[in-house]
Amino acid sequence: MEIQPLPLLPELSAKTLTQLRRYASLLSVANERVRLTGPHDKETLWHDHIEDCLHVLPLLPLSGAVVDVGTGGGLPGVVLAICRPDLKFTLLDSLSRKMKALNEIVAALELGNAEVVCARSEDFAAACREQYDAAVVRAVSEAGVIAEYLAPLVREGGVLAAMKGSSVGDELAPLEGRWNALGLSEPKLYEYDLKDHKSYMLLWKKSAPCPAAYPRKPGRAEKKLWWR
Ligand SMILES: C[S@@+](CC[C@H](N)C(=O)[O-])C[C@H]1O[C@@H](n2cnc3c(N)ncnc32)[C@H](O)[C@@H]1O
Repeated sequence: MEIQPLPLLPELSAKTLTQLRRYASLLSVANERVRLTGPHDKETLWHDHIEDCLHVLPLLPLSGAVVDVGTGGGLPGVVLAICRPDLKFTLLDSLSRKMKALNEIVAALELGNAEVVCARSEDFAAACREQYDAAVVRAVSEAGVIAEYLAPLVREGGVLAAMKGSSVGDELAPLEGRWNALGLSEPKLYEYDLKDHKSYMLLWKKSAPCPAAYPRKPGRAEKKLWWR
C-alpha cells in the first residue's frame, strides 16, 4: 500500500496554544487521581500525546460533528475541540471513572463544543447511527476492530481517521479489498514524524451505508474478527 506524507498542520493561534497548555496541566493533575493516560508530567504529555493528536487536524471535515471513540483523557478529542471550535465533538468512552474526570477537564476548559458520553460505542451506535461527519480514534484496537466501532457512527460521505503505530501494515494486510463489507473505501495511509519515530494515520471514506449487522454486541468485535 502506498504511504503518503500527511498534509501540513495548520498554524495555531497563541490563544489556542494557551488552551492546549492548560489542557496538558489539567490532564497531568487528573492523571494523579485517575489513570487517564501513561505519563504524568506535562512535558511528556505535551510531546508524546498532545503534539501527536494535532496531526489529525488536516483530516477533519470543514463543518459538522465528530465522535472520538475510546477518548480516555480526551485524546485526540479535546485537542481537536480546542483547535476547531467550529466543529461539535462527542467524547465517548465506556469507563465511567475516566469520563467523570474528563467531564471536569472539559468544564474547566469551558469547552462549549464538546460533550462527554459514557457508553460502549456498540450501544451508542443504536441511538446515533450514521449521524457523524467524522469519527476519530487513538490507541483503542487494531484497524479492523476500530473500523467496526466507527463505521456505523459516520454518515455516507463522512470520514474515519485512526492514529496508528508501526504495526499498521500488518493490521491492514489481511483486510485488503474487504473494507466494503463495512461500507468503507480502501483506506489511505499517511505517515508523519514524531520526535524520534514515525507514526501513521489511516483515513477511510464512508462510501456506502454500514450493514445493519454492524456493530455486533459489545465485546464481539475483538473476540470474533469480522474478516476471518
Ligand atoms: C488505551 S485507551 C486510549 C485512550 C485515548 N484515546 C488515548 O489515546 O490516550 C483506550 C480506551 O478505549 C476505551 N474503549 C475501548 N473500546 C471501546 C468501545 N467499544 N467503546 C467505548 N470505549 C472503548 C477504553 O475504555 C479505554 O479508555
